[in-house]
Amino acid sequence: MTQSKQSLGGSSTYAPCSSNNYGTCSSARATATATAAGDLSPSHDILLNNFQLKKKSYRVLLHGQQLVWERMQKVKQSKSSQETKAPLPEDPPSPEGQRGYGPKSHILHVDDVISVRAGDTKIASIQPPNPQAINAQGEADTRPTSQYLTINYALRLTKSQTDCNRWELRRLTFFNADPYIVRQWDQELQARLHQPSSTRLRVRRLLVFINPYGGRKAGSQTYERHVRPIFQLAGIDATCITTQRANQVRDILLSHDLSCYDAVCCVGGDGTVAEVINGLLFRRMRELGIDEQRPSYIPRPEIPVGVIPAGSTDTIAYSMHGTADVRTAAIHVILGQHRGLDVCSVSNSQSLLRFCASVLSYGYLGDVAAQSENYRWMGPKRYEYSGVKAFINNRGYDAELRLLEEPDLQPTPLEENLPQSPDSVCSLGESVPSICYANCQRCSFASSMQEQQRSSLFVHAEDAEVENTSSATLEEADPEESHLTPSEAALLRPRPRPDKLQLPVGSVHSMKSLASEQWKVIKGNFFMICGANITCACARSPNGISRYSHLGDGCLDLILVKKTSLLNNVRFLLNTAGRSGDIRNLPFVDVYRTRKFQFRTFAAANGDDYSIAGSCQPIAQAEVGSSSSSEYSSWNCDGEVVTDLDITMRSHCQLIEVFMRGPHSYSKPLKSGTAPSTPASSSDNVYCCCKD
Ligand SMILES: Nc1ncnc2c1ncn2[C@@H]1O[C@H](COP(=O)(O)OP(=O)(O)OP(=O)(O)O)[C@@H](O)[C@H]1O
Repeated sequence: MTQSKQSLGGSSTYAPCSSNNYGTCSSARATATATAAGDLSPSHDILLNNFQLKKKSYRVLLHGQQLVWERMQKVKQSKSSQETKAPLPEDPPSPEGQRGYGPKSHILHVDDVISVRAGDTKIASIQPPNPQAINAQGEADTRPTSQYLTINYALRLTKSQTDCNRWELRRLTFFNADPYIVRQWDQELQARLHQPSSTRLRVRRLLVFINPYGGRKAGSQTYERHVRPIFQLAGIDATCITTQRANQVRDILLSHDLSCYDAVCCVGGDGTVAEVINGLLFRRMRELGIDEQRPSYIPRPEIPVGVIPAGSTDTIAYSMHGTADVRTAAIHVILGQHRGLDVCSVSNSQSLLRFCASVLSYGYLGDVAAQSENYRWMGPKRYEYSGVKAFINNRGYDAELRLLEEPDLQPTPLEENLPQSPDSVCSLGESVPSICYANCQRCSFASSMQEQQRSSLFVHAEDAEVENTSSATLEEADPEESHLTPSEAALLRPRPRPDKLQLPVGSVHSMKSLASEQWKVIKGNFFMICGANITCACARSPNGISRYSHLGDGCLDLILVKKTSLLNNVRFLLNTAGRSGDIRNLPFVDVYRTRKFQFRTFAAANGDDYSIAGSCQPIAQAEVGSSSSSEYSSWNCDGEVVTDLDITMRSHCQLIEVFMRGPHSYSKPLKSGTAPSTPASSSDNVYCCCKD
């Protein structure tokens, strides 16, 4: 492939370059000669051209997954006194190991690009692409007459300390007089945009469920106003279903053909997300012929899920994105980066009841869920009203809990010395528990452990041992491998013992005392018992009830709040509400990290043959108002009421793929004039202020 075009008084170069250093590429551009591209893959090619952006000349570089543009300076030539344009001076030396760009360079990672479109006019290039016009490779038909190239991208707003997780849309429109160059750039960008990746899926066909009933009953308006335009911008072909009743999402997912969709998305609160997750998981079990009542294992659905908040609390969306901002959630769906989210199974002694994505609570929050449905007409305020009522009436609930405490994962000394970015502060096994952020080490480690298990399926098949947890409701059993994919079959395997564990290549982690697993039995009188799968953060409780829960480490945090005094209950609630509080510091709160716990009332634990007709039902059908003053509470499972009293909750590591990057921690933006280094990942800050 050879390209040599003159444009805008500058030169055009299409150069293959294996170097990671921008300086090397600068010398390539200085020669300004056309270079024949060999058989290198597109990701190793470099495109370098001059473009106009807002009538100013820019030198624009496409290198790997990065788009860099820098303003051309006017240089006066002393002899002829003629003005010519030249690129900015050479880059300042960058710290060792980091790729540096010029101080005035703007960098955009292709992961953050939403769409690219060429057009004969600026307006034409700005118009959203028609999904039908996009061919199988996702490339829009580019006529060689187009001189404008518009790049729509997303930018995380990093300036605010309290809100550094919001993303916004931005647009760049480049102009070049030569349509062949524009077409070349369009094709290259499209190719990189749609390059297959194991952690990113650019969705084309999406099934969207809208709950018009949750929160302020504004799900449909939220979608039309904020979400649809963003999906259109990305050229997504969205099929929308507005729900007519509770549990409809689940029923549709169980019965309909989903093969024509790349992903499922829901616009609603936690209850709607839970319906989607339950629908997909039960659907997968049916597909594989697994007994839904007593499944031998829980298979992974193949389709990823997008979560757009339009409920009352939206703790799942908030915990995933660090914000309940609707546009941010929609942007995460179209950018397509996904991570595995833990899901917990909730079962009684007879069968699996349902799956829980956020929190399973008994006591105070169980009472709130049971009572609040009576006051749905109040909107989100119903939680405040029932919260006060349940708080005053809470006399404590007797219970016995059994759990397997999860040992910490310890970093080796080598690992401890590694420099860490602000977003990877969650290291493994620290004395202060880690917080789950984007690029979380603990979740990546759990993911690599799973990969390890999958590969060990074939290497050490004969070593498989059945985990002997005698009282577990869901026992892991040998897979019926005949009808399973290798990855599904691998999930059936028990966790390898430490002496057999081969850590993934490149991993320096080690594990501590996995062998010393012992059941811990705790009896007491509790104000509240919570099994938290995620932090359960929301706008009112930005740290969440379980600040240190991770999105995908395969563990849940069991929070036991003992019944003491009313004042202590107030302290607990205040602690969960603020940004600085930490419930672990409260003497009447115990937090255990575990993969599974069992709950029984005292009566059941003492072997009395009582039975309370347990059921799992939506709030609307629950018997409300009776539990707060009784001996027993009910369970609040993702906002739904579960009335069973013999409960086992078990975490399943990264069972569902969800479009998210994880929340970010606030890091100060670089001072102006400081050269930005190449973002390590696209979710790092991108210092760009060019808004077309
Ligand atoms: N059209 C409908 N009519 C009545 N109920 C519905 C309808 N569509 C969905 N539902 C049910 O509404 C319940 C509440 O929805 P959702 O959880 O999304 O909102 P929310 O309770 O206000 O938010 P959050 O759970 O975040 O506090 C869900 O259990 C869902 O099954």
